[in-house]
Formats: sequence, structure tokens, C-alpha cells
Amino acid sequence: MSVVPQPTVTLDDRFARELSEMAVPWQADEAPDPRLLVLNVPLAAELGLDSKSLRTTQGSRLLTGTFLPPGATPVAQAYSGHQFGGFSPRLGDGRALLLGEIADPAGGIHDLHLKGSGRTPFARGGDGLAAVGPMLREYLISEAMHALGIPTTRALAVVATGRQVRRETLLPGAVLARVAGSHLRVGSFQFAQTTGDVGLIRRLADHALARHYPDAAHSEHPYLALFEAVMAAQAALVAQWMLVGFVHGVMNTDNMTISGETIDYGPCAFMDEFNPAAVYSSIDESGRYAYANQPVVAEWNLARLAEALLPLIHDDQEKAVALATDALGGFRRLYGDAWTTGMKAKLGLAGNPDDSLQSLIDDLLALLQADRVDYTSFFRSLAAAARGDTDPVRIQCDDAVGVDAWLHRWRALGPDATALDRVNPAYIPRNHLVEEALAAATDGDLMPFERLLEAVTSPYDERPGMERYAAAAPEDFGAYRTFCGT
Ligand SMILES: Nc1ncnc2c1ncn2[C@@H]1O[C@H](COP(=O)(O)OP(=O)(O)OP(=O)(O)O)[C@@H](O)[C@H]1O
Repeated sequence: MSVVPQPTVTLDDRFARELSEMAVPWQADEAPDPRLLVLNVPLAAELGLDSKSLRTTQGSRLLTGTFLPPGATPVAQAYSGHQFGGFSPRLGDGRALLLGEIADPAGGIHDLHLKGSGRTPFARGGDGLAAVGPMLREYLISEAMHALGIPTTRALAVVATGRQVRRETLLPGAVLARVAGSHLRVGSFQFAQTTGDVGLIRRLADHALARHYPDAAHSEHPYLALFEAVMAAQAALVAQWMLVGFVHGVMNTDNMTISGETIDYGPCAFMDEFNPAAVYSSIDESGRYAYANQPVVAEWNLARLAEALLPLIHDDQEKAVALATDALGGFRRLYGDAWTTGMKAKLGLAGNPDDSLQSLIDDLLALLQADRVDYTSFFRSLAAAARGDTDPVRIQCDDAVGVDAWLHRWRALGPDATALDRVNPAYIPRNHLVEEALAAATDGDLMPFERLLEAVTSPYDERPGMERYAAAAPEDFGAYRTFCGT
């Protein structure tokens, strides 16, 4: 008699216990016909979860929130947020649930979270659901980000529910099981701020300190130190986005984490040709969240976090404002240093002094923009150029004289060819490939998704037979548009 393995995991409901004012206990909708579409076996192993048991019916029920392991108190988290600059005091998980915290075998703590699990008290007009395509999209792009070394929420699984979701047409529904250091957002602090309860803001801040920044908790001014730690994490994060050509698309304060992990992959996209004004989100009409604006928006969002923390920073609010303003003044240097260090690495010039490189970098970006060069392909081709074969770089640029002059200056600095291939990815989730894979998956064919996932989860390791995953978008792909809340 074969024994069907049961998923065994114990969850901690610490958030629900410590911050009950911000946690509404709630049940996930029953999935009528759950079918596991994709399971992240390496991530499951990291978490100490047995993949075999997650592939069972009970596993699918766990991953859709209808089988609750010991310790689980599913909650919808309350948060506020500035959306495109306008403040919404009550957003919260409208279609998501925090199942609880999971401790991995190495002692790390992670949120286990669901998206698309049904309406909650925060759903407003929404149906609480998510479609297969967008949940696979989040799975694919968040795992690509992780493989690129960029902090992010992780995707554990996507389970098709068997329920239909009404968007422009009827689509198959799905639940994404997501894992993160936490789901605390700048908007979580803004929610605490709206209650006017300084005790709640303090408990939330203490929770965040314990969870993410224990060193800051022991500093002389822990809440200012918390702010500075979040600022440093976000400066580093946004610099990494910029360096890989990632456009988040909806940098509302509810989509900025306290942990410094990328969250919400709704309308994001990787740039094809280099364009500082790149915007993909269909609702971002003013270009507020365009590629080049991302650092400035991050700084603006951090100012909102600082405002929420003011009552904790100093009893005298004037002094609190002065301290917070002074701290926020450090953002540009942190961001700039992270970006410059990263760009030097992308050029294979990690050891060179900055002052000799600024004009080299500026001139390169101007050239890429003028000639509408594919950002990822260009940097990937630099390794060949560093070894002496400049043709793969030259053929991408119309301005032959300009690129030759630039290559001459760059090569004179002795770029490290081996280092270049470890920094500049060959494979990113290119928009045309993502769309192709998701269209096939929605029609029931997961093979293109699996192949693309295989490419982007080993992004630096170029492999024969995968050339199409490294190639730029076909000329007729046209303007790309992305959507929120799908
Ligand atoms: N279909 C839906 N039903 C109910 N609420 C929704 C739906 N889509 C989005 N929302 C809610 O609208 C707000 C903004 O949505 P947004 O797209 O930023 O979040 P999300 O993608 O659902 O989740 P997350 O930010 O956790 O990744 C959130 O409060 C979210 O829960």
C-alpha cells in the first residue's frame, strides 16, 4: 500500500497576534477544481517543504489556502497607499491573504502569502480573483529577478482554481503562492498613521525592526535607524532595477516594501531598446513611473514613510522633521553610489576610479538612446568586445563612428571580459517571449512557459539551443502595454 505524503508545515501567526488592528482574519475561497500548474521545487526545498506532498491534492489545497496547516491564521492585511500621488487611506489585501510565517531549516523567517484567493473586506469593487496568465507572469518575472540577484518576493507555486475569471473575456483563474521576507509596505505604516494611534505605529515599527533590521533596533535612535535602513535597502534595490532595465510600472507606496524586496509584478516590464522615458503600464498616462523617474519616485515614497514615522523619531515634531529630512538627504548619494558601482561592473571596470568613468558612461547611454539599441543585448555583447571581437557590439549601433570612438576609449581602460559575463545577463524575460508563453499557457500549453523559465532562471549561463531567448524583440512586436490588477 503506497502512502500519499501529506504536506507538513507549521506556520506562525505573529503578524495577526502582534498587529491585530491591521489584520482581518479571513478564509480563502474554495477552488472547485485545483490543478497545480507550476511548483518551485528549489524554493520549496529552501523552505524545508516536501515537494512531493505539495503535488498532492492536499498540497494544492494548502497552496490555495483551503487546507490550513497548524498555526495558520489567514489574514487580509490592511494598508493605505499613495496611488499615482493621490492618497487612499484604505487599500489592503483585496484579493490576497497572509497564511502565516514559515521558518526555513536555516532559521530564516518568510511570509507565506496567496494572491487571487477570493474577495476580502478590502476588495472594494474587485472580484478578489486573478487569472492564470498574470499569476504565471508574476511567477516568471519574480523568479527571473531572483536569479539576477535582485531582492524580490518569490513565487512558490501557481495553482489553477478551475474557476473562470471575468476580465475582457472569461479567463481561467489561479492562485499564486508567494513567499517574502515580509509583506510590510510603506503603505502599512501609512495605514497605522491614519489611525492616529502612536502605539500602533510603534508596534509596527518594532515588528519591522525585529524582522528585518535587528541591528537598527539596538541603535540609539531605533526608529530613525529603521528609516535609514529601509532607505538604504530601497536605494540599492532601485539601482539594481535601473541596471537591468527593469520598469516596475506601479511604484505606489503600497508597492514599496520595508524589507527592500521588489513586490507586485502587475504592470512591470524589462526595457528592450534603451529609452529613459520607457513606460509600459496602460494606466500610467503621465509617465509618473517611467524608467528614469524610478529613483525620484522611490525618494518621494520614502518621504511618505518618514512622515508616518515622525511621532516615533522625536517627541518634538519640529525636531523629528529636521532629523528625517536630514536622513532622507542621504538617499541620492546611496542610490548614486550603488548605481555607479553597478554600472562599472556592467562595463567590466569594477576597479577603475569613478571620476574617469562618468563621461564614458554618459556618452554610452546617449549613444544607446540615440540609436535605440537593445539594452540587454548591448551589455551582453561587451564581453566579446573586451576579448577583441567588436563586431557584435558594432552591428547594434547606427552611429559607426560614435561607437568605434567609444569602444576605443573603453578598451583602453582594460575591461575584464570574464567578469562581464557574470554581470550582464544573456536571458531576461523579454516582453515578446513572456506574451507568447502566457498566451500558450492560457490555452493549456505550459511548455513555452517552462522553457522561458528555464532560460531566465540561469540568466548568465548562455546555452546552445536557447538563442531565441537572448535575441531582441522582432521588429513587428510593436509598442508593449501592461495592466494592473488582472
Ligand atoms: N481583482 C481584485 N479584486 C479585489 N481587489 C483587488 C483586485 N485587484 C487588485 N485589487 C486590490 O487593489 C489594490 C491595488 O492593487 P495592486 O494591483 O497594486 O495589488 P495586487 O497586484 O493585487 O497585489 P500585491 O500588491 O500584493 O502584489 C490592492 O488593494 C489590491 O488588493
